[in-house]
Amino acid sequence: MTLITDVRLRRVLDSRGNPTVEADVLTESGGFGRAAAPSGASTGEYEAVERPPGEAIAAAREHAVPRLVGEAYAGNQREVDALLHAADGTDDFSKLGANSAVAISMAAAKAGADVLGAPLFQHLGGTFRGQNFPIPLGNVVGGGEHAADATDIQEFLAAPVGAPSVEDAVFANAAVHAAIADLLAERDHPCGKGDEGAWAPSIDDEEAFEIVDEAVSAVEDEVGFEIGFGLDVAGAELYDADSETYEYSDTTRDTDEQIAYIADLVEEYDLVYVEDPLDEDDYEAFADLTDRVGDRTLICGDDLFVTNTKRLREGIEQGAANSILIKPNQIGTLTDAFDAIELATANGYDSVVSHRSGETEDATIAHLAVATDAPFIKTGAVGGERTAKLNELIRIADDAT
Ligand SMILES: O=C(O)[C@@H](CO)OP(=O)(O)O
Ligand SMILES: [Mg+2]
Repeated sequence: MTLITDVRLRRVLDSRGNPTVEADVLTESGGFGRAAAPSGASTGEYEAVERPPGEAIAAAREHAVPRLVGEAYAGNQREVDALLHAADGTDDFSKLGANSAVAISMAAAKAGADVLGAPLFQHLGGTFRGQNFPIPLGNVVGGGEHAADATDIQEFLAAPVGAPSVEDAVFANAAVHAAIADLLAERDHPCGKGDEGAWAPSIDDEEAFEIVDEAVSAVEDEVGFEIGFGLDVAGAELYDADSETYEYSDTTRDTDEQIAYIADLVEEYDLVYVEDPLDEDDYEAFADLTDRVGDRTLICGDDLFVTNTKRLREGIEQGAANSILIKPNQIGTLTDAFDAIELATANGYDSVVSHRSGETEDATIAHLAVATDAPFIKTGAVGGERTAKLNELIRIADDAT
């Protein structure tokens, strides 16, 4: 029933206005799945390779589509993804492009679910999934690679850890985003938004901490449940390998100072989450920081692990971080993303399923998070390509997908 009869690929727009790859997978019994690849700006050095969409589409048409059509079953995700790897033949998808691979992988999963008549999360995770929902981490203020002339720290993330439901959590993050607009206006910092919809004021990190802290407390009082906040430092973007220092607009920190700075921030603001506080090559510094504050907060590896089980294994051995960011396009297939989550869970690492700064309306990651019982999802707070995932979570909770 799920035998793949056609794979169609095209260029569509992403949220930055850049082209990206969209795939349709059709099956023998009329099953249909469509998915599109997201795209990063602060990409990790060890990510699978994204090729220019036109080239990635041509490569996939030549090498992958013939292996799938009439040969593979959309309902068998491991088989589809193994064929994508075989068609590529490299260890980083540099021949097909991870953008073509991930679009086909996710579209096949949707086609498989369509034939079964099951919601995607259930096809991927089984019938016992759909009871637990991830806590959404919502980007409310940011800069780094996502906005010019804004904060050094890439993302300040609202984290409604005490929300009674995913719907309450999603609305709480939007309320924090709105409260921050008011505080910025009061302080005379009118500003636009960065790539992920977060406010991108021209202020220093210290002032951003004050504002986010105030907004989170105000909304917490309003809604009556606990809201914390966290960061994506995107440390690799601040790190200068020649001088071995972290370069901020107003100061420079060596690795020990960076560790101490982050540990102080965790203490001062009771941060519930800190992603990529250090450079992507520095497992040792990650282990040191995790040792200091890992009992109180999540230290998450994004550029450090790039959703790659080999790099995660190294981190587990060294005690580097205690959670992993999961981005299917960093590794190229849903199977690889699943394997990373399973390895993380088996070793007590929390998974945070994540969007990219360049996104589409595709909501696969909402289903992936529910299917794997991931405790967190990071997918923005506002903006159509972000709310596509947040609203899908609300629909899943309402049994309406
Ligand atoms: O660093 C990150 O975590 C992501 C998403 O927020 O950004 P990008 O997609 O630009 O890598
Ligand atoms: Mg990151």
